[in-house]
Amino acid sequence: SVRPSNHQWKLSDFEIGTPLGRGKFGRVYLAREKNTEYMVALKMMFKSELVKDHMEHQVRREIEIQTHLTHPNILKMLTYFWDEKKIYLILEFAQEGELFKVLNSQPHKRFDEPTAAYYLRQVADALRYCHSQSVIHRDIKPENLLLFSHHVVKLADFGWSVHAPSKCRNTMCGTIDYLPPEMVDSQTYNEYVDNWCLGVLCYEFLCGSPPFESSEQAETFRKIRAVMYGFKSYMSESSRHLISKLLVKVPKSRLPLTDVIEHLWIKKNCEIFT
Ligand SMILES: O=C(O)Cn1ncc2ncnc(NCCc3cnc(NC(=O)Nc4cccc(Cl)c4)s3)c21
Repeated sequence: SVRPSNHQWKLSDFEIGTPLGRGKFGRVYLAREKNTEYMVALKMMFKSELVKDHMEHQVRREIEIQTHLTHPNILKMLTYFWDEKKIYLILEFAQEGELFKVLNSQPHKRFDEPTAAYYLRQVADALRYCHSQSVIHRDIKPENLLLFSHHVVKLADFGWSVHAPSKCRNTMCGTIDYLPPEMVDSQTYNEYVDNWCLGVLCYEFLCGSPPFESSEQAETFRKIRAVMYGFKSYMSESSRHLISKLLVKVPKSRLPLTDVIEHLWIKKNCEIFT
């Protein structure tokens, strides 16, 4: 039986299943909607924790952004609701889980060039759509990419996304490896931060670790500011070219997303998937 579209969703509409993952602010469970038996991912977060870290406005913005984005490579937020203690996000369920785990389970913790290119093209397409809606994701990294069957990748967790342009307000939690120079120096930035992150992501897909990774945080920031990194011997010429056009200090000089998707390395490596 189909529910009316104005149905007020509540937790009892779902059967909660196995835990899928745990983040800083809450846990994610597999869940099944009772009427349709549709499988979803249910993320629950304690309001008290969000308020304590002043994140409630971010969740509100994420919900506003995510419920208005529709793209085959963006994880759909199906609905959301809350009760006295918690906020619940009902998300599309990614049956192959976090790309981060798949990357780390590879033999040398890295993808071959065709796989890396196929994933990167999908992320670039999702970002191109976000930017067309004036949304900057700001937190592109393997942990925020979810895998579906047939190597379909979707961008998730818009908890850090903002409407462009924006002032760097929040201290970033999690990895600093993906921060672009303009955010390291906490200047204003625009959607080109995502182009930089795409370069870092491409490097990590191909090498198994990000380009500026260092044991000390200060050293990582120094390398990012200086755009100081090296290529591994096994990286193809065309992959080095693409990365070198994204890891550029001047934001507006970074390769536009349309040119990423048309780049020789992407074209050459994706034709086996099309
Ligand atoms: O990835 C996993 O751990 C496990 N996993 N496995 C399969 C699977 N299928 C779907 N979703 C999963 N995980 C949830 C991904 C998210 C999407 N959107 C989010 N938004 C968010 O967390 N917002 C948010 C939270 C706290 C504060 C603030 Cl400011 C914002 S999390 C899945």
